[in-house]
Amino acid sequence: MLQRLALSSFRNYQQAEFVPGAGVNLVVGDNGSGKSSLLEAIYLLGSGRSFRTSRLQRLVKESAQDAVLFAEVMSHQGVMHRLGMARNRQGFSGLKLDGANVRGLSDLARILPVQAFHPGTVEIVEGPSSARRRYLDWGLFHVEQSFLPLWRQLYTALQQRNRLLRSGRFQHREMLVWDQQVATVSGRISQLRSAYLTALSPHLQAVLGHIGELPEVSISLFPGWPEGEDLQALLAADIEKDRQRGHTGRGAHRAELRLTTAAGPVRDVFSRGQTKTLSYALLLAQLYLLVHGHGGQCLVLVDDLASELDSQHSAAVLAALKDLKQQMIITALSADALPVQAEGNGTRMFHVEHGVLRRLD
Ligand SMILES: Nc1ncnc2c1ncn2[C@@H]1O[C@H](COP(=O)(O)OP(=O)(O)OP(=O)(O)O)[C@@H](O)[C@H]1O
Repeated sequence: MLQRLALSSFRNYQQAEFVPGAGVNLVVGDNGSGKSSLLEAIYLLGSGRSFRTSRLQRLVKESAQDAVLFAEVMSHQGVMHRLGMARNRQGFSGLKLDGANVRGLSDLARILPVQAFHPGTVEIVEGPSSARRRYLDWGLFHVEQSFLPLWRQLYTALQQRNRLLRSGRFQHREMLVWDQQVATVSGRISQLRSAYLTALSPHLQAVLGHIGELPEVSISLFPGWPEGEDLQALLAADIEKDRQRGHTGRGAHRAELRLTTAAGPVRDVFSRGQTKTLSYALLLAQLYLLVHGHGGQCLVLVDDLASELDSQHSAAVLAALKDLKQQMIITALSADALPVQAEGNGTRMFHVEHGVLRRLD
C-alpha cells in the first residue's frame, strides 16, 4: 500500500506530497491541473514506464534538471519500504530501495504492484502485439517468481543470436548454442503463459458477465512459432531469412495473445465502445486473478474513467474494482462525475490546481 508520495520537479509539480488512504482516493481538478501527472508518477515508480508517453524526458518539469519521486510503501507482509527514483532528460539517474542503489526497475515493481486504467488502456486490444505481450507478462511477473529470470535469459540469448546474425561471420556450431537456448527458454515461457491464460479465462468470463452486454470472448496464445513444431529446428531452417532481416523471427518474443468471438477476431467485430470495455475487463480479470487467485495486492489507478466509458459501464467497472478491496486512486473533473462518493465513508478526497495538491476532507 502506498503510504506517502513526494514529487519534486515532476511535470507541473514543483514540490508536492500525497498521503492517500488505504481505500478509495478521489483526486479532482480542472483539465490540465495535474491529476493524470500524479497517477503517472505513481505508475512510473511501480513500472518504470509512463502510461501516457514513451518520451520520458518530458516528465521532468520545464526549467528543472531532475524529477525526483520518493514513496513509502507498506508491503503485503507489513514491511515498510522506501522507494526513490530520479530522472533527468537522458534517463534514470538513480533508483533506490530502502536507501541502497538498485539496478533494475523490477526491484521497485515487486514492492509496488500497480495497474492503471486510463484512456490508453484500449491499446491492449487495438494496439500492436507487443501491447498484449506486455499485458500478459505483467500478470506473470506478479504471480510467477520464475518468469523474470526466464525472460532475462531469453533476451540475453536473443541479443547474442542477433549480434551473430548481423556480424555475418558465424560458425554454425556457435549459432547452435543460441538456437538451443532460445528454443528451450521459449518453451518454458510459453508453458507459463499458457497456464496463466487458463487461470485467467474464468476471471475474464466472470468480469464480462458482470460488466455486461459483450459477446463471449475467448483468449488464446500463439506461442511465437507454429504450435507443436520444434522451435530449434525452425530456427536452424530460418537462418538465412534471419540473417537477411538481422533478427530472430521466431520465439517467445513473438508471441501473440489472440482475442476472438464466435463471429471472428475481436478487432474485426467489436465497436470502439465495446473494445474499450473489453480492454478494461481484461485488466480487471488480471487483478481478480492476482488478488483472489494468488492472495496478491495491487495499487489501482483510474484516470478519467467518466470520459472513457458511458455511465453504466463506468459504474460497473468501479463496482468491480471496489469489490477487489484494493487501494485505489481515481481522478475526475469533479466529485460528482463518478459514483465513488455515493458510499461516502472511507473515500479520501483531494483537489489539485496548477500542480498544487491539497486534501479536502
Ligand atoms: N514537463 C513539464 N513541465 C511543466 N509542465 C508540464 C510538463 N509536462 C506537462 N506539463 C503541464 O502539466 C499540466 C498537467 O497535466 P495533466 O495531464 O496531469 O492534467 P490533468 O489534470 O490530468 O488534465 P486532464 O483532465 O485534461 O487530463 C498540464 O497543464 C501540462 O501542460
